[in-house]
Amino acid sequence: MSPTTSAPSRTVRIGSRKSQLALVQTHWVQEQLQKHFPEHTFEVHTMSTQGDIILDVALAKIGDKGLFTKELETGMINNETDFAVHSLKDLPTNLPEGLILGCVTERENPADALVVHSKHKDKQLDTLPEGAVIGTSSLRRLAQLRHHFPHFEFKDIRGNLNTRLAKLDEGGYDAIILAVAGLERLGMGDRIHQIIPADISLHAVGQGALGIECRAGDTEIMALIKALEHSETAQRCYAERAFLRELEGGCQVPIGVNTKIENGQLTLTGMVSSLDGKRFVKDSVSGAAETAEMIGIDLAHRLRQQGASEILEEIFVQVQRGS
Ligand SMILES: NCc1[nH]cc(CCC(=O)O)c1CC(=O)O
Repeated sequence: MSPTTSAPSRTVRIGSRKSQLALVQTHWVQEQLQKHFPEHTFEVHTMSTQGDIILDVALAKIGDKGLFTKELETGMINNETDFAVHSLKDLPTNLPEGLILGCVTERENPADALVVHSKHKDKQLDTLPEGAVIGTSSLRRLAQLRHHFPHFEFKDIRGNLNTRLAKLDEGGYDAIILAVAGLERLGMGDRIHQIIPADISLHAVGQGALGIECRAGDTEIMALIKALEHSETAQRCYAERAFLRELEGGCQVPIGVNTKIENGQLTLTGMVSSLDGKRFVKDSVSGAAETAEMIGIDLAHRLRQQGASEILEEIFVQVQRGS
């Protein structure tokens, strides 16, 4: 084999969480980069994050400022690893000094999925019985489903995908809500019973895409990871992340989005909801895809004018109280 570039070969260290989903995602990145740059060696270094360790507390109460990312970031800052692979939706919109989002990969279906207990195989969201127990740990999913289906009961569920599916199968829930992308990546797409349409539930910011984070000054690493960037996904996710950042929705709040790009025009739809799903603001903004971040900021301002600030303020107080 002849080298494809004159760059000296090096060992590139990739930081990853240890969960099955994280490893599938990281190994995909490793494999793609190894193909693009056969002269280098890409190795995976796994770490546990706070989010992997604290499993008995509702996510909304811990707050999610870097819950699944902080230890990986420390690894890069201490030069123990060169970049980290995240589910983009777990990556806070404000990164620690010295680190940047260097690459956004092509997105899978960003929607949420309904996964039902086997006794409800013939049911859909709108035919599940009154009082059906729906498992989710996401305030976004909770608020939007409550808004449309106030007759369900909602119960927190934590743990990795396998743990959550086991809790469902054991009968603790009638149905649970999970990301389509996670199930597909783990080869469990057959558990998807219904893809929840955007008019019922908007997805999380960055859902379905991977974000690769690296040191801001490391131009060599930045050049490598850019090979995996998918520009359309990146523009959509930059709009979504700017929207979330502008709303200061960094801690877990019911904020959902949807994006599309058609003929170079990016349309961002976003919503902010109260926890009970009763107060709800939703709007859309379109513009040139190159102005993705401005579109996100513009939509955040519009929703604030429509009452989002009061809703977010109220949730902040409720979550602190633990209600
Ligand atoms: N913190 C949970 C998490 N982070 C990323 C995914 C799914 C994959 C993705 O959205 O990229 C999930 C599981 C879920 O929401 O069901």
